[in-house]
Amino acid sequence: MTGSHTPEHPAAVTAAGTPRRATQGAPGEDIIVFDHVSRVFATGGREVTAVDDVSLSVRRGEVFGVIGFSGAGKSTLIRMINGLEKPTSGTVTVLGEQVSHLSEARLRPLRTRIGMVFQQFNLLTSRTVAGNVEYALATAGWPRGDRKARVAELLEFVGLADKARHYPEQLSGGQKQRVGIARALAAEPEILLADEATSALDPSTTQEVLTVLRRVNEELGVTIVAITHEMEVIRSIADRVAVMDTGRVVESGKVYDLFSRPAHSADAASFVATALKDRPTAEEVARIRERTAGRLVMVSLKDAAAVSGVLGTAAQRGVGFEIVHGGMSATKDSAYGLLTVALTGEPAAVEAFVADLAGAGDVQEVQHP
Ligand SMILES: Nc1ncnc2c1ncn2[C@@H]1O[C@H](COP(=O)(O)OP(=O)(O)OP(=O)(O)O)[C@@H](O)[C@H]1O
Repeated sequence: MTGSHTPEHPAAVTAAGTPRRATQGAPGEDIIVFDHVSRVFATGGREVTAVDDVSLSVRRGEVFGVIGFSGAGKSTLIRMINGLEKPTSGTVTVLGEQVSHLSEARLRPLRTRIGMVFQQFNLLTSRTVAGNVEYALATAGWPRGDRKARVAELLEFVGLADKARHYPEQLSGGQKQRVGIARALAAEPEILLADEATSALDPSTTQEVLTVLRRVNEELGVTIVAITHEMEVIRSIADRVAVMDTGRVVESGKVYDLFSRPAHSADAASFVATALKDRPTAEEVARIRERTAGRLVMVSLKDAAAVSGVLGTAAQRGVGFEIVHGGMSATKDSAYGLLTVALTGEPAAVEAFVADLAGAGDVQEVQHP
Protein backbone atom coordinates (compact mmCIF):
# COMPACT_ATOMS: atom_id res chain seq x y z
CA MET A 1 0.00 0.00 0.00
CA THR A 2 1.38 3.39 -0.89
CA GLY A 3 -1.52 5.74 -0.31
CA SER A 4 -3.37 7.20 2.62
CA HIS A 5 -7.13 7.37 2.61
CA THR A 6 -7.66 9.74 5.45
CA PRO A 7 -8.46 13.06 3.80
CA GLU A 8 -6.97 14.95 6.72
CA HIS A 9 -3.57 13.42 6.07
CA PRO A 10 -3.10 12.87 2.36
CA ALA A 11 0.13 11.11 1.54
CA ALA A 12 2.95 13.01 -0.10
CA VAL A 13 2.27 13.65 -3.76
CA THR A 14 4.17 11.37 -6.10
CA ALA A 15 5.71 12.37 -9.42
CA ALA A 16 3.14 14.02 -11.69
CA GLY A 17 1.10 11.54 -13.66
CA THR A 18 1.35 8.70 -11.18
CA PRO A 19 -1.44 9.11 -8.66
CA ARG A 20 -1.05 6.69 -5.81
CA ARG A 21 -2.44 3.20 -5.88
CA ALA A 22 -5.71 2.76 -4.10
CA THR A 23 -5.18 -0.81 -3.07
CA GLN A 24 -5.72 -1.44 0.61
CA GLY A 25 -6.16 -4.92 1.94
CA ALA A 26 -5.86 -8.18 0.11
CA PRO A 27 -6.49 -8.32 -3.62
CA GLY A 28 -9.32 -10.67 -4.41
CA GLU A 29 -11.22 -10.21 -1.14
CA ASP A 30 -14.93 -9.46 -1.51
CA ILE A 31 -15.32 -5.72 -1.02
CA ILE A 32 -18.88 -5.33 -2.25
CA VAL A 33 -21.42 -7.95 -1.24
CA PHE A 34 -25.11 -7.96 -2.18
CA ASP A 35 -26.97 -10.51 -0.09
CA HIS A 36 -30.54 -11.23 -1.28
CA VAL A 37 -31.12 -7.59 -2.13
CA SER A 38 -34.43 -6.32 -3.45
CA ARG A 39 -35.62 -2.80 -4.14
CA VAL A 40 -39.28 -2.17 -4.72
CA PHE A 41 -40.60 1.22 -5.81
CA ALA A 42 -44.22 2.13 -5.21
CA THR A 43 -45.42 4.56 -7.85
CA GLY A 44 -48.92 5.59 -8.76
CA GLY A 45 -50.51 2.79 -6.80
CA ARG A 46 -48.37 0.06 -8.36
CA GLU A 47 -45.17 -1.60 -7.32
CA VAL A 48 -42.09 -1.99 -9.49
CA THR A 49 -39.44 -4.45 -8.37
CA ALA A 50 -36.34 -2.71 -9.78
CA VAL A 51 -33.92 -5.16 -8.13
CA ASP A 52 -35.17 -8.64 -7.35
CA ASP A 53 -33.33 -10.85 -4.86
CA VAL A 54 -29.82 -10.14 -6.13
CA SER A 55 -26.83 -11.79 -4.48
CA LEU A 56 -23.39 -11.06 -5.89
CA SER A 57 -19.97 -10.01 -4.80
CA VAL A 58 -17.24 -7.85 -6.29
CA ARG A 59 -13.61 -8.62 -5.53
CA ARG A 60 -10.95 -6.08 -4.76
CA GLY A 61 -8.90 -5.20 -7.82
CA GLU A 62 -11.32 -6.42 -10.49
CA VAL A 63 -13.49 -4.71 -13.08
CA PHE A 64 -17.01 -5.99 -12.56
CA GLY A 65 -19.53 -5.27 -15.29
CA VAL A 66 -23.30 -5.25 -14.96
CA ILE A 67 -25.10 -5.37 -18.27
CA GLY A 68 -28.71 -5.47 -19.31
CA PHE A 69 -31.37 -3.70 -21.31
CA SER A 70 -32.81 -0.39 -20.21
CA GLY A 71 -34.98 -0.81 -17.12
CA ALA A 72 -33.21 -3.99 -16.01
CA GLY A 73 -32.35 -2.42 -12.64
CA LYS A 74 -28.68 -1.60 -13.18
CA SER A 75 -28.78 2.00 -11.97
CA THR A 76 -30.76 1.07 -8.89
CA LEU A 77 -28.23 -1.66 -8.15
CA ILE A 78 -25.14 0.55 -8.50
CA ARG A 79 -26.73 3.36 -6.46
CA MET A 80 -27.11 0.96 -3.55
CA ILE A 81 -23.30 0.61 -3.40
CA ASN A 82 -22.79 4.19 -2.26
CA GLY A 83 -26.04 4.38 -0.36
CA LEU A 84 -27.86 6.69 -2.78
CA GLU A 85 -30.55 4.03 -2.83
CA LYS A 86 -31.57 1.70 0.03
CA PRO A 87 -32.72 -1.88 -0.38
CA THR A 88 -36.25 -2.81 0.58
CA SER A 89 -34.83 -6.10 1.82
CA GLY A 90 -31.44 -7.76 2.01
CA THR A 91 -28.07 -6.22 2.83
CA VAL A 92 -25.34 -4.44 0.90
CA THR A 93 -21.89 -4.53 2.50
CA VAL A 94 -19.16 -2.30 1.08
CA LEU A 95 -15.59 -2.15 2.41
CA GLY A 96 -16.77 -3.99 5.50
CA GLU A 97 -19.64 -1.58 6.27
CA GLN A 98 -23.30 -2.42 5.90
CA VAL A 99 -24.19 0.50 3.64
CA SER A 100 -27.80 -0.47 3.55
CA HIS A 101 -28.16 0.36 7.22
CA LEU A 102 -25.85 3.36 7.64
CA SER A 103 -27.08 6.83 8.54
CA GLU A 104 -26.22 9.72 6.19
CA ALA A 105 -23.56 10.89 8.66
CA ARG A 106 -21.87 7.48 8.69
CA LEU A 107 -22.20 7.19 4.91
CA ARG A 108 -20.21 10.35 4.24
CA PRO A 109 -16.73 9.03 5.10
CA LEU A 110 -17.47 5.80 3.25
CA ARG A 111 -18.48 7.76 0.13
CA THR A 112 -15.04 9.39 -0.06
CA ARG A 113 -13.70 5.88 -0.65
CA ILE A 114 -16.10 5.38 -3.55
CA GLY A 115 -15.81 7.55 -6.69
CA MET A 116 -18.50 7.78 -9.34
CA VAL A 117 -18.65 8.75 -13.00
CA PHE A 118 -21.87 9.48 -14.81
CA GLN A 119 -23.23 9.20 -18.33
CA GLN A 120 -23.77 12.97 -18.59
CA PHE A 121 -20.44 13.78 -16.88
CA ASN A 122 -22.11 16.13 -14.32
CA LEU A 123 -19.28 18.70 -14.45
CA LEU A 124 -19.65 22.17 -12.98
CA THR A 125 -19.90 24.38 -16.05
CA SER A 126 -18.81 27.54 -14.20
CA ARG A 127 -15.50 26.01 -13.12
CA THR A 128 -12.44 25.17 -15.14
CA VAL A 129 -11.23 21.61 -15.60
CA ALA A 130 -8.78 22.09 -12.73
CA GLY A 131 -11.51 23.77 -10.70
CA ASN A 132 -13.80 20.78 -11.12
CA VAL A 133 -11.16 18.39 -9.81
CA GLU A 134 -10.15 20.73 -7.02
CA TYR A 135 -13.75 21.08 -5.93
CA ALA A 136 -13.89 17.33 -5.32
CA LEU A 137 -10.73 17.55 -3.20
CA ALA A 138 -12.15 20.42 -1.18
CA THR A 139 -15.36 18.48 -0.59
CA ALA A 140 -13.33 15.50 0.60
CA GLY A 141 -11.49 17.70 3.10
CA TRP A 142 -8.08 17.90 1.44
CA PRO A 143 -5.95 20.77 2.79
CA ARG A 144 -5.75 23.67 0.37
CA GLY A 145 -1.97 23.46 0.14
CA ASP A 146 -2.04 19.87 -1.14
CA ARG A 147 -4.71 20.31 -3.76
CA LYS A 148 -2.81 21.97 -6.59
CA ALA A 149 -0.25 19.20 -6.95
CA ARG A 150 -2.93 16.53 -6.68
CA VAL A 151 -5.01 18.22 -9.41
CA ALA A 152 -1.93 18.39 -11.64
CA GLU A 153 -1.09 14.73 -11.27
CA LEU A 154 -4.67 13.67 -11.87
CA LEU A 155 -4.96 15.74 -15.05
CA GLU A 156 -1.64 14.35 -16.19
CA PHE A 157 -2.94 10.84 -15.55
CA VAL A 158 -6.03 11.33 -17.71
CA GLY A 159 -4.02 13.16 -20.39
CA LEU A 160 -5.56 16.59 -19.89
CA ALA A 161 -2.73 18.58 -18.30
CA ASP A 162 -2.92 21.09 -21.15
CA LYS A 163 -6.66 21.63 -20.62
CA ALA A 164 -6.49 22.64 -16.94
CA ARG A 165 -7.71 26.17 -17.59
CA HIS A 166 -10.39 25.23 -20.11
CA TYR A 167 -14.07 25.15 -19.27
CA PRO A 168 -16.14 22.00 -19.78
CA GLU A 169 -18.00 23.49 -22.75
CA GLN A 170 -14.67 23.79 -24.60
CA LEU A 171 -14.06 20.05 -24.35
CA SER A 172 -15.14 17.05 -26.41
CA GLY A 173 -17.34 14.40 -24.80
CA GLY A 174 -14.40 12.08 -24.24
CA GLN A 175 -12.39 14.86 -22.62
CA LYS A 176 -15.33 15.75 -20.38
CA GLN A 177 -15.56 12.16 -19.23
CA ARG A 178 -11.82 12.08 -18.54
CA VAL A 179 -12.32 15.12 -16.29
CA GLY A 180 -15.15 13.19 -14.67
CA ILE A 181 -12.76 10.32 -14.03
CA ALA A 182 -10.05 12.64 -12.63
CA ARG A 183 -12.63 14.18 -10.34
CA ALA A 184 -13.90 10.79 -9.21
CA LEU A 185 -10.34 9.71 -8.41
CA ALA A 186 -9.44 12.92 -6.62
CA ALA A 187 -9.74 11.67 -3.07
CA GLU A 188 -8.07 8.32 -3.83
CA PRO A 189 -11.13 6.08 -3.79
CA GLU A 190 -10.75 2.33 -3.60
CA ILE A 191 -13.86 1.77 -5.70
CA LEU A 192 -14.99 3.56 -8.85
CA LEU A 193 -18.61 3.26 -9.95
CA ALA A 194 -19.16 3.92 -13.65
CA ASP A 195 -22.82 4.50 -14.52
CA GLU A 196 -23.08 4.22 -18.33
CA ALA A 197 -19.80 6.15 -18.49
CA THR A 198 -19.46 5.84 -22.27
CA SER A 199 -23.09 5.75 -23.35
CA ALA A 200 -23.12 9.40 -24.44
CA LEU A 201 -19.96 8.96 -26.53
CA ASP A 202 -19.27 7.86 -30.10
CA PRO A 203 -17.38 4.59 -30.65
CA SER A 204 -13.87 6.05 -31.02
CA THR A 205 -14.25 8.28 -27.97
CA THR A 206 -15.66 5.32 -26.08
CA GLN A 207 -12.36 3.51 -26.61
CA GLU A 208 -10.42 6.54 -25.35
CA VAL A 209 -12.40 6.55 -22.11
CA LEU A 210 -12.27 2.76 -21.72
CA THR A 211 -8.48 2.93 -22.02
CA VAL A 212 -8.35 5.40 -19.14
CA LEU A 213 -10.69 3.24 -17.05
CA ARG A 214 -8.52 0.22 -17.70
CA ARG A 215 -5.45 2.17 -16.52
CA VAL A 216 -7.33 3.28 -13.42
CA ASN A 217 -7.85 -0.37 -12.60
CA GLU A 218 -4.47 -1.73 -13.61
CA GLU A 219 -2.14 1.07 -12.57
CA LEU A 220 -3.95 2.45 -9.54
CA GLY A 221 -5.51 -0.78 -8.33
CA VAL A 222 -8.98 0.77 -8.13
CA THR A 223 -11.85 -1.72 -8.18
CA ILE A 224 -14.37 -0.72 -10.86
CA VAL A 225 -18.06 -1.53 -11.10
CA ALA A 226 -19.31 -0.54 -14.54
CA ILE A 227 -22.96 -0.68 -15.50
CA THR A 228 -23.74 -0.48 -19.16
CA HIS A 229 -26.01 -1.64 -21.93
CA GLU A 230 -23.02 -1.80 -24.28
CA MET A 231 -21.36 -5.18 -24.67
CA GLU A 232 -18.27 -3.39 -25.98
CA VAL A 233 -17.63 -1.93 -22.52
CA ILE A 234 -17.80 -5.36 -20.92
CA ARG A 235 -15.67 -6.90 -23.60
CA SER A 236 -12.95 -4.23 -23.34
CA ILE A 237 -12.52 -3.80 -19.63
CA ALA A 238 -14.45 -6.25 -17.46
CA ASP A 239 -13.09 -9.34 -15.74
CA ARG A 240 -16.46 -10.63 -14.56
CA VAL A 241 -19.98 -9.71 -15.52
CA ALA A 242 -23.54 -10.06 -14.30
CA VAL A 243 -26.36 -9.99 -16.83
CA MET A 244 -29.51 -8.37 -15.45
CA ASP A 245 -33.04 -8.79 -16.72
CA THR A 246 -36.10 -7.28 -15.04
CA GLY A 247 -34.34 -6.86 -11.72
CA ARG A 248 -32.73 -10.28 -11.54
CA VAL A 249 -29.20 -11.44 -12.23
CA VAL A 250 -29.87 -14.10 -14.85
CA GLU A 251 -26.28 -15.04 -15.51
CA SER A 252 -22.88 -14.14 -14.10
CA GLY A 253 -19.29 -15.22 -14.34
CA LYS A 254 -16.05 -14.51 -16.12
CA VAL A 255 -16.52 -12.40 -19.23
CA TYR A 256 -14.71 -14.87 -21.41
CA ASP A 257 -16.87 -17.76 -20.21
CA LEU A 258 -20.06 -15.84 -20.79
CA PHE A 259 -19.10 -14.82 -24.29
CA SER A 260 -17.73 -18.15 -25.39
CA ARG A 261 -20.52 -20.32 -24.00
CA PRO A 262 -23.09 -21.29 -26.61
CA ALA A 263 -25.87 -22.11 -24.12
CA HIS A 264 -27.44 -19.53 -21.83
CA SER A 265 -30.31 -19.37 -19.40
CA ALA A 266 -33.55 -18.56 -21.17
CA ASP A 267 -33.56 -14.97 -19.89
CA ALA A 268 -29.91 -14.27 -20.62
CA ALA A 269 -29.95 -15.89 -24.04
CA SER A 270 -31.89 -13.19 -25.82
CA PHE A 271 -29.78 -10.45 -24.29
CA VAL A 272 -26.49 -12.15 -25.03
CA ALA A 273 -27.52 -13.00 -28.59
CA THR A 274 -28.66 -9.45 -29.30
CA ALA A 275 -25.67 -7.80 -27.71
CA LEU A 276 -23.02 -10.07 -29.15
CA LYS A 277 -24.58 -10.72 -32.55
CA ASP A 278 -22.55 -13.91 -32.42
CA ARG A 279 -25.40 -16.30 -33.06
CA PRO A 280 -28.11 -16.26 -35.70
CA THR A 281 -31.42 -14.67 -34.82
CA ALA A 282 -34.65 -16.63 -35.28
CA GLU A 283 -35.15 -14.89 -38.64
CA GLU A 284 -31.64 -15.79 -39.75
CA VAL A 285 -32.14 -19.41 -38.69
CA ALA A 286 -35.35 -19.48 -40.75
CA ARG A 287 -33.45 -18.16 -43.80
CA ILE A 288 -30.62 -20.66 -43.29
CA ARG A 289 -33.18 -23.47 -43.09
CA GLU A 290 -34.59 -22.45 -46.47
CA ARG A 291 -31.32 -23.26 -48.16
CA THR A 292 -29.99 -26.17 -46.13
CA ALA A 293 -31.57 -29.23 -44.60
CA GLY A 294 -28.41 -29.85 -42.57
CA ARG A 295 -28.26 -30.25 -38.82
CA LEU A 296 -27.37 -26.85 -37.31
CA VAL A 297 -25.00 -26.71 -34.37
CA MET A 298 -23.10 -23.90 -32.67
CA VAL A 299 -19.60 -24.62 -31.49
CA SER A 300 -17.47 -22.38 -29.30
CA LEU A 301 -13.99 -21.50 -30.53
CA LYS A 302 -12.25 -21.68 -27.17
CA ASP A 303 -9.67 -23.77 -28.99
CA ALA A 304 -10.05 -22.64 -32.59
CA ALA A 305 -7.25 -24.92 -33.82
CA ALA A 306 -8.97 -27.99 -32.35
CA VAL A 307 -12.31 -27.05 -33.94
CA SER A 308 -10.75 -26.46 -37.35
CA GLY A 309 -8.90 -29.76 -36.97
CA VAL A 310 -12.22 -31.59 -36.58
CA LEU A 311 -13.84 -29.63 -39.42
CA GLY A 312 -10.90 -30.64 -41.60
CA THR A 313 -11.84 -34.32 -41.22
CA ALA A 314 -15.43 -33.82 -42.45
CA ALA A 315 -14.98 -34.81 -46.09
CA GLN A 316 -13.20 -38.08 -45.35
CA ARG A 317 -16.01 -38.99 -42.96
CA GLY A 318 -18.73 -38.32 -45.50
CA VAL A 319 -19.98 -35.23 -43.69
CA GLY A 320 -20.60 -31.97 -45.53
CA PHE A 321 -20.34 -28.75 -43.56
CA GLU A 322 -21.04 -25.13 -44.24
CA ILE A 323 -20.26 -22.29 -41.84
CA VAL A 324 -23.49 -20.32 -41.83
CA HIS A 325 -22.79 -17.82 -39.05
CA GLY A 326 -20.03 -16.73 -36.72
CA GLY A 327 -16.62 -15.27 -36.21
CA MET A 328 -13.96 -14.38 -33.69
CA SER A 329 -13.78 -11.49 -31.26
CA ALA A 330 -11.64 -10.50 -28.30
CA THR A 331 -12.23 -9.90 -24.58
CA LYS A 332 -9.84 -8.12 -22.25
CA ASP A 333 -7.58 -11.17 -22.03
CA SER A 334 -8.39 -13.59 -24.82
CA ALA A 335 -10.11 -14.26 -28.11
CA TYR A 336 -13.39 -16.11 -28.32
CA GLY A 337 -15.86 -16.99 -30.97
CA LEU A 338 -18.86 -19.00 -31.89
CA LEU A 339 -19.45 -20.76 -35.21
CA THR A 340 -22.77 -21.99 -36.45
CA VAL A 341 -22.33 -24.83 -38.92
CA ALA A 342 -24.80 -26.78 -41.05
CA LEU A 343 -23.87 -30.47 -41.25
CA THR A 344 -25.16 -32.85 -43.91
CA GLY A 345 -24.67 -36.58 -44.46
CA GLU A 346 -25.72 -39.91 -42.97
CA PRO A 347 -27.23 -39.25 -39.53
CA ALA A 348 -24.81 -41.67 -37.85
CA ALA A 349 -21.79 -40.02 -39.50
CA VAL A 350 -23.07 -36.56 -38.54
CA GLU A 351 -23.71 -37.77 -34.99
CA ALA A 352 -20.13 -39.04 -34.66
CA PHE A 353 -18.83 -35.81 -36.15
CA VAL A 354 -20.82 -33.71 -33.62
CA ALA A 355 -19.38 -35.84 -30.82
CA ASP A 356 -15.86 -35.01 -32.04
CA LEU A 357 -16.73 -31.32 -32.32
CA ALA A 358 -17.90 -31.47 -28.70
CA GLY A 359 -14.43 -32.66 -27.78
CA ALA A 360 -12.96 -29.53 -29.35
CA GLY A 361 -15.43 -26.92 -28.08
CA ASP A 362 -18.81 -26.51 -26.38
CA VAL A 363 -21.57 -27.53 -28.77
CA GLN A 364 -25.23 -26.59 -28.77
CA GLU A 365 -27.94 -27.57 -31.23
CA VAL A 366 -29.66 -24.66 -32.95
CA GLN A 367 -33.36 -25.09 -32.31
CA HIS A 368 -35.93 -24.75 -35.06
CA PRO A 369 -37.53 -21.34 -34.74
N1 LIG B 1 -37.21 6.29 -8.19
C1 LIG B 1 -37.96 5.40 -8.87
N2 LIG B 1 -39.29 5.37 -8.72
C2 LIG B 1 -40.03 4.47 -9.37
N3 LIG B 1 -39.57 3.55 -10.23
C3 LIG B 1 -38.24 3.53 -10.43
C4 LIG B 1 -37.37 4.45 -9.76
N4 LIG B 1 -36.10 4.18 -10.16
C5 LIG B 1 -36.19 3.15 -11.03
N5 LIG B 1 -37.47 2.77 -11.19
C6 LIG B 1 -37.93 1.65 -12.03
O1 LIG B 1 -37.16 0.52 -11.72
C7 LIG B 1 -36.84 -0.20 -12.89
C8 LIG B 1 -35.34 -0.33 -13.02
O2 LIG B 1 -34.79 0.96 -13.28
P1 LIG B 1 -33.23 1.25 -13.39
O3 LIG B 1 -33.08 2.68 -13.74
O4 LIG B 1 -32.55 0.74 -12.19
O5 LIG B 1 -32.83 0.33 -14.64
P2 LIG B 1 -31.59 0.44 -15.61
O6 LIG B 1 -31.25 -0.94 -15.98
O7 LIG B 1 -30.54 1.27 -14.98
O8 LIG B 1 -32.19 1.18 -16.85
P3 LIG B 1 -31.73 2.54 -17.54
O9 LIG B 1 -30.48 2.21 -18.26
O10 LIG B 1 -32.87 2.85 -18.48
O11 LIG B 1 -31.58 3.52 -16.43
C9 LIG B 1 -37.50 0.53 -14.04
O12 LIG B 1 -38.75 -0.08 -14.31
C10 LIG B 1 -37.69 1.91 -13.50
O13 LIG B 1 -38.80 2.54 -14.10
